[in-house]
Amino acid sequence: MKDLAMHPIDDADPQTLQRLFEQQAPTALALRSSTARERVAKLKRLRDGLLRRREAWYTAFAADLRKPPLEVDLTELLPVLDEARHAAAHLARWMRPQRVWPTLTTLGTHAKVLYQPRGRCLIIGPWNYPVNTLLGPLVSAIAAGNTVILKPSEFTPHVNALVAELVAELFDPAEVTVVQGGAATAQQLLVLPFDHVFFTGSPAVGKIVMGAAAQHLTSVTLELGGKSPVIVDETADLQRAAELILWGKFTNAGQTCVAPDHVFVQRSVKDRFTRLCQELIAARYGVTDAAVEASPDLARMITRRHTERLGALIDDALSRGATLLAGGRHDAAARYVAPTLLADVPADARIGAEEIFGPVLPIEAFDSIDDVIRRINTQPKPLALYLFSHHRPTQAAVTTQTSSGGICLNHCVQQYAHGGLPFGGVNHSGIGSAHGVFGFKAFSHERACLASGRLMVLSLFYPPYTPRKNRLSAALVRALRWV
Ligand SMILES: NC(=O)c1ccc[n+]([C@@H]2O[C@H](COP(=O)([O-])OP(=O)(O)OC[C@H]3O[C@@H](n4cnc5c(N)ncnc54)[C@H](O)[C@@H]3O)[C@@H](O)[C@H]2O)c1
Repeated sequence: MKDLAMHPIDDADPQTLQRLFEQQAPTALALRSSTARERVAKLKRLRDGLLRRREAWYTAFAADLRKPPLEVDLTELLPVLDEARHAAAHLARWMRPQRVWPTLTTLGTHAKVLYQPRGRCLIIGPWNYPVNTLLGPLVSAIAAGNTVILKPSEFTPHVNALVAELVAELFDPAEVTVVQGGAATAQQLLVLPFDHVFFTGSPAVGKIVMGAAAQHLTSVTLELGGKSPVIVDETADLQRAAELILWGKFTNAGQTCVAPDHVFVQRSVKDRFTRLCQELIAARYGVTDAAVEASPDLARMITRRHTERLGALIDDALSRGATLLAGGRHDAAARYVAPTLLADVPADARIGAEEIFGPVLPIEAFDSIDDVIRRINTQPKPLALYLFSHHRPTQAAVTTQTSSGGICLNHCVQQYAHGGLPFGGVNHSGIGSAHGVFGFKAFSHERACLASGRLMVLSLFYPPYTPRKNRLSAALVRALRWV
């Protein structure tokens, strides 16, 4: 395979982008009247195209992230296939106009909510799950009847080449097309008056995207990141907690938006929990440093620069007095960071302030759950919060007194996979939701449609405003106070 990483893709020129955008206008109009059957047929073609390339995905992911094939299946292909299956099964119902009952002041009218395509949409993706985060939203956009320009991250050239080939095979560019390039291309695209922008990436770039979209008052869905905390108390099943947390942390080498960022563990069980984590790393990846590095089951960091950033975070924490419980090795040239456990990380270490986004897990002991809740509430609202506890009052306190995009009780990361749940952040971790009907709605305009009925209550209040009409309106106001 040609080393695409050595041949970075040039940013697309503004005239080409403008042409692609304009080319999609007539299709966007035509798609307004597309049927559920037509959209489902497209989703099935997308599913088949994805599956036909199964081996090619493995090769491309090996080149970009050295990602194990099982992780490609589990975290890239399955989520998109499931999203497509779910949408295909429910689309006819989602598209149906929703009748709504009249309220007191609208008695006599007939009302419904229409789900109309937003129109021309832009989907910008990150590098960490380049199929899942691009084609997952594409499923929702197609289900809702839109045209789409997809802009993948510049850091996954091998996967992007396959995505572009797949899209070119299945769609006319006037309906769906892929534009490759980096930040400059994304910014050129954002100059165009899209009807909706769906962005997945960092909070810093999310702000740029939202600022650009504001110029056209374009609606946005922002799927961002953050430091998702984990709490483990002494009532938890520690073995299960350690198994799930480490799976969430080390899959894709920790480069996962909903990965557990750091752990608060109750002091009484801290030693047992850390011992279980150490044993699990040895059992899953190898006992010696060399065995772990040789493990085929650990993905690599995306670039040398990202590896250096993470290595610097580990070294900074250790130089300030953190304790190394496992791993710690990093090699920028090999884009390798060992699965690492840290304890006693001082408050001023940089790792406490940035989204870690790599296979490094700081573990901190706590004495009072109220303190942990207070700590979490001083930070920006995270994308996910994980609580391992069988103590009902603790579950209730953490659920009601904190905020995050999603929360898992005695589980980890799988909230992402549930098509019946909204997936998204809150404030700093994102705006809007993806997946299932929530993704369909993100790419739809909920249009209010009201029709008059035979009874016309409003006609009782036309001018001139006689004393009788004033009495009637006063009676209505009084009635609304009590109903
Ligand atoms: N919430 C989610 O579903 C989700 C999923 C995956 C990743 N993430 C988050 O994404 C981040 C990692 O991905 P990343 O490093 O690719 O994110 P990023 O924000 O750097 O890049 C995302 C996309 O934005 C483009 N971009 C970069 N700089 C830009 C700029 N100045 N102007 C316009 N566009 C620009 C990139 O080319 C890329 O396509 C993490 O914060 C992670 O938590 C979130």
